[in-house]
Amino acid sequence: MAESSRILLGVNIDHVATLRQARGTRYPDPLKAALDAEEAGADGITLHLREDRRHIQERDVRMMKDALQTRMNFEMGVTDAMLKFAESIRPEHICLVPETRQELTTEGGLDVAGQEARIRTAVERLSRLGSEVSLFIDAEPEQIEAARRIGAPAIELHTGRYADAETPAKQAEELERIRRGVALGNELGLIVNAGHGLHYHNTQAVAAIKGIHELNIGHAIVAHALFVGFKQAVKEMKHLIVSTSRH
Ligand SMILES: CC(=O)[C@@H](O)[C@H](O)COP(=O)(O)O
Ligand SMILES: NCC(=O)COP(=O)(O)O
Repeated sequence: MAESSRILLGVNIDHVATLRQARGTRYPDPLKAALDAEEAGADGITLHLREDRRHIQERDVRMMKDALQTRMNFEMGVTDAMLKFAESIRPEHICLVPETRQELTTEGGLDVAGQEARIRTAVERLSRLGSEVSLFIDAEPEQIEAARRIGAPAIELHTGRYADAETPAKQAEELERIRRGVALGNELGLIVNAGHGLHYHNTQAVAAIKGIHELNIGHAIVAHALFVGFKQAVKEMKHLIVSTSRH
């Protein structure tokens, strides 16, 4: 099958910064991780500047923007401060995500259907930067249709419920929900990405779904890198995705 049909890999380097922030040191440097990831085959780098700055800092974003060889996928909450910061960075890709301070990680998708005017305004404002804007949403038809209505070119389906499923039956149910969401997104002409909670044992089933453009994976790659090194961890994930999605 043509190379262009393979799923792309976006490597999220948030949790390299988590380790750094644990002691307030200068190491490990998320920028080094990002450059290593690119050398190992990452198609893009994802990073999430959270309002509480628990991991990625503004300095990381600025340094990364000037140094990346591939492209930046900048994840942000829909706030005026973040919109202004994004305008100062002009990332190639921007993903709008929901954020609550107390959350351990992103728990659900952005509620586009419940706030269409607000999200439409943010998408239009960020698109004027030349950025490709995607919306991090649950694989629910009402959210996917709302994303299309407000003119977002891309969506990223939240795979957390699939990743966290406690039984094989529930995991299969969630995988089918993602499959249906990918099909609907493609039918509506959207670029469909996916991510959250994917690791070396649950990614292949998602990568086998036709119509996914890119998978964004971070936490599991950073964790595996502790034992095999960052480049090797990225190479293994990339191989896993490419070998699955080519069939
Ligand atoms: C939106 C998403 O699923 C992740 O990319 C996001 O970065 C999760 O936030 P943490 O990395 O802080 O868990
Ligand atoms: N948007 C998902 C992402 O960037 C990485 O999520 P995770 O693999 O760190 O859970």
